[in-house]
Amino acid sequence: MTKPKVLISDKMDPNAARIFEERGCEVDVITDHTPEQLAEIIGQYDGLAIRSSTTVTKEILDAATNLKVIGRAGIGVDNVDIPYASGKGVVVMNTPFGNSITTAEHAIAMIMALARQIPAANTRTQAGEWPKKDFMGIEVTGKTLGLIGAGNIGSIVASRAQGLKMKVIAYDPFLTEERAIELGIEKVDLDTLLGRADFVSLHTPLTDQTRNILSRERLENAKPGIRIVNCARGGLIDEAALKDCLESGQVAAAALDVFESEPATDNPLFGAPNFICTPHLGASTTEAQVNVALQVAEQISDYLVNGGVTNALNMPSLSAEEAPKLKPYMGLAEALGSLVGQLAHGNLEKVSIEREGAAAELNGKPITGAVLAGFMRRYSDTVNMVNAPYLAKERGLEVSEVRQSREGAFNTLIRVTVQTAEGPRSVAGTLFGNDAPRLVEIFGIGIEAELSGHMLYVVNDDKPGFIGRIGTLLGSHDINIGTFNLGRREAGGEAVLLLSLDQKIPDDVIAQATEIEGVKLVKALEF
Ligand SMILES: NC(=O)C1=CN([C@@H]2O[C@H](COP(=O)(O)OP(=O)(O)OC[C@H]3O[C@@H](n4cnc5c(N)ncnc54)[C@H](O)[C@@H]3O)[C@@H](O)[C@H]2O)C=CC1
Ligand SMILES: O=C(O)C(=O)COP(=O)(O)O
Repeated sequence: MTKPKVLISDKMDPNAARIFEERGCEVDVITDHTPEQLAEIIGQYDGLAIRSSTTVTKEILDAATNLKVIGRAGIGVDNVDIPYASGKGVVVMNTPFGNSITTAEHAIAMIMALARQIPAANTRTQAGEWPKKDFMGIEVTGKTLGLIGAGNIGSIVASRAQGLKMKVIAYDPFLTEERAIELGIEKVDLDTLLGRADFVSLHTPLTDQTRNILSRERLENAKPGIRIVNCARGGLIDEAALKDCLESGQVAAAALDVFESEPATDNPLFGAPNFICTPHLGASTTEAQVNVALQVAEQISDYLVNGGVTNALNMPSLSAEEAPKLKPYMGLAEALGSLVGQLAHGNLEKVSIEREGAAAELNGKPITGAVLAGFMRRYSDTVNMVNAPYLAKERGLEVSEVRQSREGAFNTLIRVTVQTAEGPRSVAGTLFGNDAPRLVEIFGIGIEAELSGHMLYVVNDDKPGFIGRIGTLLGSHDINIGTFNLGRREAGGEAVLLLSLDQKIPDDVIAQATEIEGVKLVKALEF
């Protein structure tokens, strides 16, 4: 088997390359590239490991014809066009905890640097000025710290700030009262926060809702003399307004680690009074970089080698332990979804996925994803488990999941039902010997068949002589039959025939099969 190929396109701890190699991937490290150069080479890679310097745009994704996974060695993924990657079936992962302590510590360092004006004092002291009388700091003890965003990093900042005897308040619409109590912080709205805080520290992702959250109006109406720290993302603050507010003294001081445009080599804030900055160093400690490099390499190689999914932003998780157990189920689920998608006609608006017996105890999300991947193939042949739920949503397909712990005739079963104009239609399958997927029911008729390769589906009246006639027809066209599976509603009633063939059946042979007496439907299927 050829090894999956991974590109590390940003500077990363060497442990990442080592882990990729140990886990069976080929790896290239190319950190110095333009977007055009990246677009030129990305087509050869199955995986891409990035930090914040690589921007994964639509153009890059269009050129990434083999790409299956993007792993962000860090937290923020605003440099990846996730909706477009999802549409292309590319999993996007991050490492949500590896650098959070480090980044929180940077925010605390910024608070202290602002309180005591350390950078300016350092520069002038080393210039030989001894400017003791020019620097009068403030204590942080007893001051109020307002956190905008109290997730992983915000809550670590809260605990460190409490250690410094600061009072912590937070604005975070998703923070529950219980969690706020647990963190010992007061939950407030944004205007209250800006009216009460002595220091504000931002810890939200950059989204449409948070962009420009510290707008000109909010900065101008905040508590006079407020101090602002941003170790989250550029774009959260109106930089031009911050400059004006620093000049007027409305904002006493500001410390930014991140900028609207990076690398920030020429920013309007440079030189503003009481302004300090670092070049996006929030995550830059040895510890954090080892953490995120190891994690991202483990996650990407797990996905490429075993199908395990961890910390994906556009796909349900599937642990490396679960992946082998779920693998045959995913094969079964995808085949059932594909079967029902190929057979049911008309406008299908609802699909229901039932798991019975042992299947009911499994992680259902990947199974649903696999059913949808099979089913959505009726609309697009570039569909996979990542993009199927998005395509289904786009088409307004209603998806429901049902679990039935009790065993029926089979100790494990997946049933997929679609609502058609003629009523519900379902197919069901099980695993033989825990790993061999088998179809066991098709539209109410019991059958036993493997779903693979080229197949022919025939609905006919259960009459003697029919099987001979269809066999003769296929033989006369030199089409070899691999397996032959029969099922019927009752003796003499409606019967189904499912054949696996060694080659694709030509349309004219299908037309001739349709002419055979008693035949109601003939359809070629592909798995
Ligand atoms: N400077 C640096 O090097 C680093 C920067 N970061 C940035 O820090 C951000 C936060 O990281 P984590 O705390 O790990 O993320 P997180 O997801 O744990 O926390 C983010 C918090 O923001 C809150 N939030 C979302 N929308 C909001 C809104 N409209 N208003 C207020 N709060 C809102 C969420 O409810 C959540 O609690 C990342 O998204 C990343 O952009 C992360 C690591 C390093
Ligand atoms: O993890 C994050 O969100 C960061 O911003 C860290 O960025 P970096 O990996 O240092 O380019």
